[in-house]
Amino acid sequence: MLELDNVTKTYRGGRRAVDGLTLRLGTGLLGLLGPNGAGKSTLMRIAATVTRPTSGTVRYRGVDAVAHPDPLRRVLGYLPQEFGAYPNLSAREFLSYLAAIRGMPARTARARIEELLELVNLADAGRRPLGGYSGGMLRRVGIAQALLADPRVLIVDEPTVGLDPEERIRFRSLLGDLAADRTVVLSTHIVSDVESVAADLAVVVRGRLVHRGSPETLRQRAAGRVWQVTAAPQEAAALQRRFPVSRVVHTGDGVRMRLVADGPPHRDARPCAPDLEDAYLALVRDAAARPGEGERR
Ligand SMILES: Nc1ncnc2c1ncn2[C@@H]1O[C@H](COP(=O)(O)OP(=O)(O)OP(=O)(O)O)[C@@H](O)[C@H]1O
Repeated sequence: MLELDNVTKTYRGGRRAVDGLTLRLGTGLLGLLGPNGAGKSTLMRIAATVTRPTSGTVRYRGVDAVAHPDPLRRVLGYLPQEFGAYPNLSAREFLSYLAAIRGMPARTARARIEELLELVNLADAGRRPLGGYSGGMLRRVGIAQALLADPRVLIVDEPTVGLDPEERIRFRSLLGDLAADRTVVLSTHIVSDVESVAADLAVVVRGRLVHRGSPETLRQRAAGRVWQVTAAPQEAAALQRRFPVSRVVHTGDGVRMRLVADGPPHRDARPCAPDLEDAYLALVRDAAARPGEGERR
């Protein structure tokens, strides 16, 4: 059990990236959603013990992970958002190097590295220097290094950036499998990254937790507020300025949109059942408009 309690992080210069946030993590996959700049990476770095909170506590199995990070670090796999690798090493060499630092016996490491390269689809490229890898390939090396020591707590920050659609699906299902018996946190600003795999979602806006619960409870928050409208281009542009819009399709009849509004936004508006994308958009807009809301939760 990893517990972040009332965590705040204020960077030098006064920027408060995380603001009194409490998050308790058990077995399973938590999807951490939030727009760019919401504070997800800062929160992930705090949970991964590479950034110290300005205030608040982080506990792993009851032990203060700020004062005593080692018990958490021993069981942690972390894929940071900016994952730099060593351009002259091959993927195999890089992973062997990390395994040696972790004190893994060479034979165990060799077997594990082959297994992981297979898993992330890099078995063939594993002898080439990382300097020649594409962004997506480097991301996959990052995923492999996070899984090296079979971590009990796995924290992955925007892991699908640079992956092609097939790799995304593959990676999501891998995380889903891993979460069966460990804690996995996946941070992203892309709803579809978490939609099919996370039964538990946390939404962060401006450093505050504005929702925690199942995708269903998030969807319910937008019930009665999602509308489909087909309008002429000029009218559509005006609607887009006034309301959060989750989809736009240009058709022969005009512009078909899904948008979020408290009442019918247009004479031809038809109510729709909210999907996760609509509900997330509505929540982010509401929370951004009412910056004090997170504090009252
Ligand atoms: N080292 C730092 N020094 C100063 N400000 C920082 C630092 N790191 C992040 N910030 C600021 O803190 C805020 C939250 O950033 P953070 O990277 O945690 O958000 P995020 O949700 O992960 O966004 P993104 O997905 O765009 O990285 C942003 O305004 C960012 O500019």
